[in-house]
Amino acid sequence: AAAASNGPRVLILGGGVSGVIAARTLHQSGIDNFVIVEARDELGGRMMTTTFGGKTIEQGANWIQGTQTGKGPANPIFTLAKKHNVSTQLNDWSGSVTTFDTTGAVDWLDVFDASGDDFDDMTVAAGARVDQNLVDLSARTGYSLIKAKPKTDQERAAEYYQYDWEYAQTPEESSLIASAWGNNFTYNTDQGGFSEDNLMSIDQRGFKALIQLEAQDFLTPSQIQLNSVVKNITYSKSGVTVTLTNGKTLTGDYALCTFSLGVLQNDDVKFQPELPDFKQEAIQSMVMGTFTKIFLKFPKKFWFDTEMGIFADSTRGRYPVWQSLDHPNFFPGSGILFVTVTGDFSIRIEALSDQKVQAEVMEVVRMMYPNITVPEPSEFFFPRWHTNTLFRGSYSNWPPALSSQHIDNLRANVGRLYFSGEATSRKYFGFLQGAYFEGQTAANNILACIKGPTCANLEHFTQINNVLPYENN
Ligand SMILES: Cc1cc2nc3c(=O)[nH]c(=O)nc-3n(C[C@H](O)[C@H](O)[C@H](O)COP(=O)(O)OP(=O)(O)OC[C@H]3O[C@@H](n4cnc5c(N)ncnc54)[C@H](O)[C@@H]3O)c2cc1C
Repeated sequence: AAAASNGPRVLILGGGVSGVIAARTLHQSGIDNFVIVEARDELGGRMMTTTFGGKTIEQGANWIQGTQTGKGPANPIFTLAKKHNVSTQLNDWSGSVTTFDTTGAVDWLDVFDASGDDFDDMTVAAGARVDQNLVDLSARTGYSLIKAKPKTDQERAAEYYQYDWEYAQTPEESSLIASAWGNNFTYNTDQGGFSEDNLMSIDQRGFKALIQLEAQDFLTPSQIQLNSVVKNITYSKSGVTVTLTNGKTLTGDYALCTFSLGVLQNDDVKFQPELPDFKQEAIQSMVMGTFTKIFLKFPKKFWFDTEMGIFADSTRGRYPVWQSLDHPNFFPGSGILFVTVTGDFSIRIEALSDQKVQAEVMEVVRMMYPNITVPEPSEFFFPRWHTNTLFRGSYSNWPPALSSQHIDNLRANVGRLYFSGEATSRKYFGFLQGAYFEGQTAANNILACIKGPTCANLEHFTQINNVLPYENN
């Protein structure tokens, strides 16, 4: 608390990865007069666990996506996981897969493998567009241009696995160029990516241990305010005042807002004055996707021995991606299986009762195993990210016809109020590493102002114009 009386005060709004790393960055530069304001009763944000079937399972982020290759760039989340001894296992998304359709287990791994090649070709084509400064297209158009045009249920399910299961939205809904960036900067070592590996956290302290333990290393109790929901943010060129739902106010010389894009989009927090047009356009241009893991616990395992299963239904995106936690590498003997849905299908099931969703899921399990008497699960759970007012979705995704200036505008400060989070990351939106790097960058921008002599505003574009007039004659 002694340090709290010295120097300018910074309010860090949100205690997820971005907020904690911003705080650490300030601390490392000798600025300790800050407070992290967090609605929930713990740090970690979308790194969130629950207890299910006797195990700690991950409701949100679960994988370190991209690690490190040799002495190349390291994913900072991988570095933190090693530092805090977070227990992880390699998860083989491409080589340990069992395929199903509505008649049961049917081998269509050839279709699956071809779809992986299509995805790679699509990202290469996207990269070529960047090099030539060509406009963005949808990822669907990108697929069609490389002649990947899924026609069968199996082809559609394979494409879903490659695409929607990562971006939480369809190729129609997504930017071709941004989805290639999202992939390459993380996985493709030729493009500065970390590695192709996906490590799944199986740590029983939760994946969140890596950020909570990191926070413990430098935060003092007076630097954290948990159970504090921000209702109002008043900002100007000289400072920021925040009002909580309990009526308390906090004042800072600077503030960093790390709330999810979904929270900003839904007016859950009021800004005074209203955010400028350029900012509102950027906020409403990016999209918040939803990624929903649905957990089932059975008395004992009756399913595939691979890590992953894919189910091809006539409806694209209907309970398609399955993962066995009752596997020697994860939680052997646990009887836990989970299935993931995304996008509109997630929004749809969030509006249904658990019972109804369980009945739909069990209908699919029984299609996958027509010759087995499958019992009802003894436990059933899924988180509702889209309706959760502290998140309003799982992570961001760029829609087609990406305007690069919108990313700058999403991140730009308004007066003394700064912004960061996974959604403001050009290279790593949607990923933990995006939240990390953006927290670091935002704190460095605030530090540049604090340390002066001049305080530059971040670049923003008042209007984003079309390259040519709409009518040319
Ligand atoms: C289901 C799911 C699966 C994912 N899988 C992966 C994965 O495997 N690998 C990966 O790299 N990434 C994954 N992600 C993405 C990753 O979790 C996020 O990119 C990252 O955690 C975002 O961190 P952040 O700090 O930007 O935001 P957040 O974690 O959302 O932090 C913002 C904080 O603000 C708080 N807050 C919101 N509103 C208010 C308010 N009004 N007042 C006070 N506090 C408020 C929230 O409680 C939250 O703690 C996944 C996300 C989800 C949801």
